[in-house]
Amino acid sequence: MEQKKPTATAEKVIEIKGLFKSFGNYHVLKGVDLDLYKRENLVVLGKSGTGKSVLIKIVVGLLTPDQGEVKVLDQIVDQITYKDLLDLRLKVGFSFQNSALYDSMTIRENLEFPLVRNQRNLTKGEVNSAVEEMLDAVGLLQTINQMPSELSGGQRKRIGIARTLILRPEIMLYDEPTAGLDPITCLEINSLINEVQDRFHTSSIIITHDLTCAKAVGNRVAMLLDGKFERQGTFEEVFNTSDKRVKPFYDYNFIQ
Ligand SMILES: Nc1ncnc2c1ncn2[C@@H]1O[C@H](COP(=O)(O)OP(=O)(O)OP(=O)(O)O)[C@@H](O)[C@H]1O
Repeated sequence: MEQKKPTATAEKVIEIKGLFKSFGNYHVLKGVDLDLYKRENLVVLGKSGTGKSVLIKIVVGLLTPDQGEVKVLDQIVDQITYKDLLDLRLKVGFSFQNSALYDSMTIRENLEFPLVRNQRNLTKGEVNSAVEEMLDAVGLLQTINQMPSELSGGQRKRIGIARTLILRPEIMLYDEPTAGLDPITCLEINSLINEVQDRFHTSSIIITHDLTCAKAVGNRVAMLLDGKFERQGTFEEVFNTSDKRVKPFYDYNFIQ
């Protein structure tokens, strides 16, 4: 598979410097430095429990750092007012691992929900066209009147992404987008992540354990090892190593 070419600009949309976070005596993040550039897809890898979710929660202000600075779209996350934090979160779309669709709502209602809640001045016609445009973008317009339970796991994942995108976030955070999907559906989700980048000009962090996904979507890869991003670069640069903490990731995905 071809490795992705860089698309990023020099502008940083997320800047993380010297970030530390512990829970009691358990030191999870121990000096994290990481930047996300505008229009790039950055893949974050790391063993279970290394702190990837903690990092994302700090980025969206759900957890506060013990030390260090996290700047998102030029705002220092733990120094802004709660109102500014809520506004900032609208610009950062978070696609959850389990899609978190509302089971009792149709697909149309699922997509309408964030729009109506956050942009109360839209007319019914504007809401309808936004929903239809976004469903079309993820290739699932035909499911508009169906219930989530009638869709496959891959389709639900797409709807989850559409529902996040409908607020037109500048930054997308994907949490294990291909987890639990068959290989063909994984490839479809990888393509969708790339289409989203091209069509909506988003900058994204993709957390994954799936190296096929990492290679297909990542302009850059960062690997969390012992509380720091010790390896960052292209896919090849990160994995061209005999580091015993890194090699098993590659071997498990590609040699097994
Ligand atoms: N609110 C919390 N209170 C106490 N410990 C926490 C809290 N949140 C996370 N942790 C701990 O921090 C560590 C890192 O958790 P995190 O969920 O970020 O891992 P992860 O890298 O996302 O793992 P996975 O790949 O399995 O999702 C874990 O040991 C977890 O138990």
